Amino acid sequence: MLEIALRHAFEGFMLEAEFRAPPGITVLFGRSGSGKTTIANAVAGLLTPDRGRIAAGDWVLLDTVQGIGLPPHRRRLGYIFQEGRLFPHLSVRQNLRYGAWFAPKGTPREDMGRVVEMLGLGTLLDRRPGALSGGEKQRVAIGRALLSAPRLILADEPLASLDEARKAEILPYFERLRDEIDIPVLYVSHSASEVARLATTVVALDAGRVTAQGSAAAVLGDPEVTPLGAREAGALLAARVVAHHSDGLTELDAGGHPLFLPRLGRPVGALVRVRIAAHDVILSRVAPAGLSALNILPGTVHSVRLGAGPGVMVALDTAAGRVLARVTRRAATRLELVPGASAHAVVKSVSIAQADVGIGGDQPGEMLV
Ligand SMILES: Nc1ncnc2c1ncn2[C@@H]1O[C@H](COP(=O)(O)OP(=O)(O)OP(=O)(O)O)[C@@H](O)[C@H]1O
Repeated sequence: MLEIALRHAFEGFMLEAEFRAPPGITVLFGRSGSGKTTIANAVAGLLTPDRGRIAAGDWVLLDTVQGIGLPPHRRRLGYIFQEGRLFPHLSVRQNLRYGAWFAPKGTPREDMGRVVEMLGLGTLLDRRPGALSGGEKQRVAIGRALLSAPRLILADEPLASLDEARKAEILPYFERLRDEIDIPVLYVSHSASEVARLATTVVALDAGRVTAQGSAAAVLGDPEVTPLGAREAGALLAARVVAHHSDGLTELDAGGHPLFLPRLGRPVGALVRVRIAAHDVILSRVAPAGLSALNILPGTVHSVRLGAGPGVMVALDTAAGRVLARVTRRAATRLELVPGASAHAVVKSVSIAQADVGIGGDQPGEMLV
């Protein structure tokens, strides 16, 4: 478990953040200027904070009270940057070996063959970075980071420079990194889809402070925590693939309720996590009939959060998990949506983007703050 406590003042900005990163991918999630890069730089050793401690068990990278501050090259971090930063004059194989070269002698490290297989790099080994697509470069960057025998991987907006198609191509590799490799990953992002797909733990940041931390389902399902604003809010449901139907839809079981989505490339029985954007949810007090929308989840209103404008965020607890719905204040009043009221969430199948469906169940977990 990585434990981080930092305090640092820039002119006009104060970072005061404390959080824990358990195994898996911990996403630092917040809008531009919230302090994500400042934290990443402190972990990397590129910034010495006014006060702070960064440690994983007895391995201490920084402790300003004790006067400990390891230089960047001794921190045993694997980096994955936005632009890959591969060596252009080296082949993919040599770039990967370069990572291994930095691994301290005698430390257990990932096997090159396994990393090449996991990241699908077998056919690319003799190419130079100039002959790789953006997504392929990022796969090599992941491999190079893994092969340096890091104790922590730091991924700073690794998908930010890729278009949607390349992002879709690379996300499954980060899912494998999360599920198959036992190295914690600190991942900086301001993309709700990436958080929904990848995060084991979310640390939500706002103006230099941690506003929430906990499992992805717990943080994304909290109507009080909308790091990117209510427009981008969306809850995460855990579901299992039940069937692929001949009309192009995949049927999921979400807490005993069927959910229909455009066809998913996951086998029957697989656990998936599905992000339902709050603005794609309609609420009805009575069980709707005669609607074209296929997904209807009955539940109980947990809370209604008023926004500054005409919108309100309604949190509905269903058997499938917490669903957030963004509706107008007028609708909330007219429907008498108050805590405890029963309501049905209606979601169009086609509104659930493939990019918002990831592998791995994420049971509604606890908030740590
Ligand atoms: N070297 C510096 N000197 C002064 N102020 C700084 C410095 N670095 C960052 N800041 C300020 O600290 C705040 C947090 O910046 P930071 O880069 O950590 O945010 P971020 O969440 O990573 O944003 P983005 O998503 O845009 O990269 C900003 O207000 C920024 O202007």
